Amino acid sequence: MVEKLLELCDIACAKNKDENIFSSVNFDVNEGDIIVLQGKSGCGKTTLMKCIAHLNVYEGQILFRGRSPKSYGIPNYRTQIFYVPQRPSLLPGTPRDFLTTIASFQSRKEYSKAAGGDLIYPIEVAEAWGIDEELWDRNWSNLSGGESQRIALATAVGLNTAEVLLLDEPTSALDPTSSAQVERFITDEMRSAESPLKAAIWITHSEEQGRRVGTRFLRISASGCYEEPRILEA
Ligand SMILES: Nc1ncnc2c1ncn2[C@@H]1O[C@H](COP(=O)(O)OP(=O)(O)OP(=O)(O)O)[C@@H](O)[C@H]1O
Repeated sequence: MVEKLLELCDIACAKNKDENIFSSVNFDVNEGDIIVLQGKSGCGKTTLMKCIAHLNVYEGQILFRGRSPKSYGIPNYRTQIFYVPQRPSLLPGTPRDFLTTIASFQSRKEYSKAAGGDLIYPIEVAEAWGIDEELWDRNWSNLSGGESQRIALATAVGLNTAEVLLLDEPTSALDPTSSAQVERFITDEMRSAESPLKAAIWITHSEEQGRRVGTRFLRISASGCYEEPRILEA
């Protein structure tokens, strides 16, 4: 039986005290789903991702495996429902600081494993995507958009804790070859029995990419979210 990972029940997010960005958002994320989230610019795709990652205030209920994010402890929840921001270059410090901080949010057992060597894997993943190790010690603000996107993605997949990736235009700064490498890596990880990764929600403005990676297509607007049979023009 296909496992239900996330349930979004009646999610609403306010823009200000009089206006919602969206309301009545209801959908489930199941094992094997790569959900392409569509909608016109400014309709709230990033905001919805941040609600799911518990980075934004929202109304309604989000459950992960039938339990609230708070019941996991929010930092631990965020290592399992991992948000990869559109512009990692806005993060403070260096990628290595980011990696160490996120690893410290894992459970004690997993963290000691990570401290014993698993922090190397994200660096190896990034290396396969053309990122030299010395870039991990540069400030995010001194990396190119494409370098910081690849490093944030390598952290998300390389720590081996995420069950659901929330990918906010993850390849928008990459050339077609690097984008294809990233797409292939993520779809392969989802198929691998060794990887914890089971599903992704993926924002892309590229219809071609949506068609290549998507298994389901959701369109969001102010009044809610509905499933499309296929990707549609923005
Ligand atoms: N912190 C904030 N405070 C107030 N309004 C915000 C905030 N963040 C985003 N908004 C507004 O919420 C709306 C949704 O923004 P969001 O970034 O989620 O849209 P989007 O669909 O991801 O857009 P795009 O496709 O252009 O990236 C926009 O009108 C935006 O201006």
